[in-house]
Amino acid sequence: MPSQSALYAIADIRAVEQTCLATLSEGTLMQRAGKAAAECALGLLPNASSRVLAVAGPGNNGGDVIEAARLLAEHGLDVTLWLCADRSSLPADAARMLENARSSPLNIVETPSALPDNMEGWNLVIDGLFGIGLTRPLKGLYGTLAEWINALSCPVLALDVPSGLDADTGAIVGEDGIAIRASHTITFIADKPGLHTLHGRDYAGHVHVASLDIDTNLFPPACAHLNSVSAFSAFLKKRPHNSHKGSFGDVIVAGGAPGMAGAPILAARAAAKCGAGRVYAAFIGDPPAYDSAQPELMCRAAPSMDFSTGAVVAGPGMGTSREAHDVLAAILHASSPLVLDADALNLIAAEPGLQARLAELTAPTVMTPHPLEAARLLQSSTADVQSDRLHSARALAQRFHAVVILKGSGSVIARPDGEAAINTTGNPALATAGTGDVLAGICGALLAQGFPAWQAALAATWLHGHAADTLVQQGIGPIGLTASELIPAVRTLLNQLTEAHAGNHIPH
Ligand SMILES: NC(=O)C1=CN([C@@H]2O[C@H](COP(=O)(O)OP(=O)(O)OC[C@H]3O[C@@H](n4cnc5c(N)ncnc54)[C@H](O)[C@@H]3O)[C@@H](O)[C@H]2O)[C@@H](O)CC1
Ligand SMILES: Nc1ncnc2c1ncn2[C@@H]1O[C@H](COP(=O)(O)OP(=O)(O)O)[C@@H](O)[C@H]1O
Ligand SMILES: [K+]
Repeated sequence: MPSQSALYAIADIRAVEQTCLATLSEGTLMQRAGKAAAECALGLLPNASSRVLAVAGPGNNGGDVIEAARLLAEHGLDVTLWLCADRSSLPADAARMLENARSSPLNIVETPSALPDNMEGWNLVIDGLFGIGLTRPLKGLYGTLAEWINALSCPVLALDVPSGLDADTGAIVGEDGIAIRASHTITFIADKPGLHTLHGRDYAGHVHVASLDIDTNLFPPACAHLNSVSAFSAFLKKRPHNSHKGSFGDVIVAGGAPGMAGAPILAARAAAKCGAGRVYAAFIGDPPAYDSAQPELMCRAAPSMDFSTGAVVAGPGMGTSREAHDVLAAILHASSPLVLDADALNLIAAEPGLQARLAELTAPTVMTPHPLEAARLLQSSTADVQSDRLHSARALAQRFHAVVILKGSGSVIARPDGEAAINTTGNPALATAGTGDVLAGICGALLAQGFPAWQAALAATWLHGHAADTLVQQGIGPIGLTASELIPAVRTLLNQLTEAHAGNHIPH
């Protein structure tokens, strides 16, 4: 089996499946999928007399659920199978599973014409309507069924993919389409990107991977990975006693047009609390004398700054004035490790000269667009960006020769060679003004401390999301979490991770 964090596109899963089907006896993979699903379902059920509703569609996803339902019924559970398909046109493997189920205690209802009024009484629904073979939106009976299932209060286990969700992109198929909202998904052969980004996290719930005992050698390289601590932990370093503020780098945050001074302050505070040795906040407008909540920050006027002395975070609250443009041009010419956020991205999107300079940079560079900023950079629309977030992040990384964090639920981190990761931490508490500034500040602090761009982006995204998850567990959010509150939580987490993962290596 490929690593747990590997993600595969539908086309690759199909290729693996075809190779296996050619060598295994008929129905073997489906039996394995059904067995894994039944075991997963048992773990979600309260007791041995639980009532389970299984819904089967017209393809092999239906075959998986028929087999799972049979096994659960034979295990003594009260299982009803709604076969929402014409039995005579089921694919061969699924038809075989249905035939096997005939002699089991499974209660089979063929093509239910109406849904029962009573919605209660089920302990679990298993969704086997559609998997990776979905080609169009759920309509008619399938659409009604999805709506009905989504209104139930019991757990819902999706097989392979929640029906209606695109496993490659996390989009709901069709403009006015619907998908089944599962609390759990057991996905077969390997994990899929669409379960973790855009609508994926809302619709797939907890994702389990059942590899179906497929030979690892049959897998091509993964199309992306889930972000994890192991991807960046090599750069977490314990601090030597013999160190000083110069050992951990400077961060210069440039932004803060009149009326927007808070954004660079948030980024600068985050940079300071994530370990940068010295932090400057450089303002397009008049700089405040100092930050009274964090007087360690040095507040300066941006036009007079030397940007070559540290890692630079450009953009928070920067505005798009002529002054902002000139400061950004100076930053791009300083060739420092760089984080480009917010208005720095908007300025770059609007000016080919800045784009050309950015493409020439060789210092580590991270861009942190949200979907609208990404759309401006790609000269497309937010809807286009979101329709395939992996593709959009890769396209940006290639075009601008930078590591890109495409923000949002399931942030996508991509680098110019096409490598990509999807972040699994974070939650809607982060959907509040200023959290993006904090992310940029964390990234800047890690660059200043010697992280390469890729690992800085992975670590910053992971820490930012995990801090929000921890705060929500403590009741500080999701409602009302503020960006400022995120900063000390990220610091605690960074110290804990460093303690747990750093070796005794002494950095120079
Ligand atoms: N072939 C096998 O042996 C295996 C298949 N597996 C399962 O098979 C699934 C893929 O099977 P299929 O390729 O049959 O695909 P699906 O079962 O996802 O569905 C495809 C069928 O649904 C129809 N269809 C697609 N969208 C529709 C819509 N919106 N409304 C109505 N009909 C629609 C298609 O015309 C086709 O008949 C995987 O997701 C997985 O669950 C796994 O069991 C692994 C082994
Ligand atoms: N629903 C969500 N789930 C997970 N992360 C989210 C969610 N909404 C926002 N975020 C994260 O919060 C941050 C918001 O950044 P951004 O949109 O730039 O806000 P701002 O510019 O106001 O600081 C990003 O890191 C984004 O990924
Ligand atoms: K399904």
